[in-house]
Amino acid sequence: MADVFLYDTTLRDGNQDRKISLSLGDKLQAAKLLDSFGFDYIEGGWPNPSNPIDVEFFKHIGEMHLTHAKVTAFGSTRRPNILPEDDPLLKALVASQAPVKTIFGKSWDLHVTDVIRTTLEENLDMIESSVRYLKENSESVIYDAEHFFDGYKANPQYALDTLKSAELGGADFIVLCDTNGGTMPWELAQIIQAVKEKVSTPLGIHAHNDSGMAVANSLIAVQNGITMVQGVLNGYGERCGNANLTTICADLVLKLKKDPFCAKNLQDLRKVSLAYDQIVNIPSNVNAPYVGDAAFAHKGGAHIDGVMKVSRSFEHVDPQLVGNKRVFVASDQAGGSLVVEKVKELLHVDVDKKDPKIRELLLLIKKRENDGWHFDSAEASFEMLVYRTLGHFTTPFSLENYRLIEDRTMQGVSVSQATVKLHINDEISLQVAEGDGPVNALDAALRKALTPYFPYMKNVRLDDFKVRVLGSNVGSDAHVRVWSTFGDETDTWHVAGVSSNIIEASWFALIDGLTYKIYKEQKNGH
Ligand SMILES: CC(=O)SCCNC(=O)CCNC(=O)[C@H](O)C(C)(C)COP(=O)(O)OP(=O)(O)OC[C@H]1O[C@@H](n2cnc3c(N)ncnc32)[C@H](O)[C@@H]1OP(=O)(O)O
Ligand SMILES: CC(=O)C(=O)O
Repeated sequence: MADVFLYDTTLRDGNQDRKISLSLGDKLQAAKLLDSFGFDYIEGGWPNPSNPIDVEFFKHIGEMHLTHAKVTAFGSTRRPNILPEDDPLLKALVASQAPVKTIFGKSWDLHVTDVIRTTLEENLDMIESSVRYLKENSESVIYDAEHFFDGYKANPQYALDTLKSAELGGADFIVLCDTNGGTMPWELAQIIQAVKEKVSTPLGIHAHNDSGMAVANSLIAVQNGITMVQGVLNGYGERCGNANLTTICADLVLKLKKDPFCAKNLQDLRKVSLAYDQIVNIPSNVNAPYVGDAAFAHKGGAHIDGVMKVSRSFEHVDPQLVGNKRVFVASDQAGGSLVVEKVKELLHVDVDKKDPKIRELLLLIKKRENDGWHFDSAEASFEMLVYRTLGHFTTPFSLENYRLIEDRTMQGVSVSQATVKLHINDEISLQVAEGDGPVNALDAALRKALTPYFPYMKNVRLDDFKVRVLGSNVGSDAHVRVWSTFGDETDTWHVAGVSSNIIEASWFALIDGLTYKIYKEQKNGH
């Protein structure tokens, strides 16, 4: 039996993030993902006529046969001075037919008098009568005590009275919300203890991250006996975001030794996190705890050395537990250990860190990193450097020269023409090609020269090409880094080139991109 329930509000509170606007299709796809991971509750949205997507969501979600999660519909307590059954928003919640309803109500006297502008007594009745009405029309009701911690600090007795009203109405869970996200963990722990003396309904936590404490507050709440944690996948949400359920999930299992239902799927955590970013089309946070690309990426030479000797010397958990992997970053901060590791990985041979060839390779890597190559995102250029320096591969052609002509007609049409002269297999190949720009023309001439000798070259695509100015000198004499992605029928690879001459930087990248294909084919015996 699970000892803590994870309540996911990615589709409701997460959708209040300014970067996100979920379509119906996005919501349904995400609901499937959240269910497959094993979250206990999925808050689908606030179904009411102003939110047609959410109304539609609840019409469709029943047909999706979720395997574990209970779907909840979100709303607020009734408006002042009407009966719950006459409140259009509560009626819309019932019409959603979601098995669980979650409503928020006011805990902070300031909000009662100045925001919803009613009396303190009427607010207590709004809470109790709304919970009771929904309870009569649902499997269970969760009461979110909005601004509970701020309310408690302002008027503890009244804040507690609001919780008692929810309890009287029959709430199955009372969730204490740090809506403004400003509560510190030590305050939160004290307030929870005070609540537990007065309320016997199971408690939950809903924390926002405005002071960077959302995950810490959620965990402290669990340590203080709370059994439901609300949060959002990858921490999306309004302002600074909601408590990051991805991080919380791993922390609960690996640090607090809790056993939520999804614990058995922890090794899918990274996959789920990336899949949701894919749905919302937002680049994943590389530094995200546990799941980010950099979460187990070691860059400092001394760190790499340590991890290679004893992994836990610089890793707080085994990356595989959350579906992530260890990465050694090739950089100017690397030491001999990294080179040894990379060479072993690439060539499957044992090498000695003190071998002069390895030292030479390390110096070259450091020089290029200092020049701005950034091999961590140009793995094929890194590999080419290793193969060439250690004599494992010799580029089967060499450049005699290249020449570029830029031609712009009176009609405003511009054409670039490239001439490339290569030595290949003791022969000379001189080729001319035109292109939309100088790089396109160079690429075409190079392929024209290489294809008769390496016919598979015609299957190589240039998928992406980016130029970035390096350092603080952004004038026309600045150093630039060209980064490109190449691909063929089976693989994709990334290369870089750096120079103060944009054409030369592009040339380096083109050469690495095409030569990598030759290396790949030779390795496969072609
Ligand atoms: C802490 C949270 O994240 S709560 C969730 C916030 N999310 C959203 O607001 C997104 C969905 N919201 C909506 O679709 C709309 O705001 C609606 C349909 C709910 C309401 O729309 P409108 O009727 O046009 O009101 P509007 O949004 O301008 O103002 C909110 C109203 O809700 C009232 N209200 C706010 N909280 C509560 C509450 N707990 N109980 C009862 N009424 C409340 C306010 O007093 C205000 O009423 P008023 O119009 O009489 O002044
Ligand atoms: C309920 C909710 O989303 C909040 O109080 O932040």
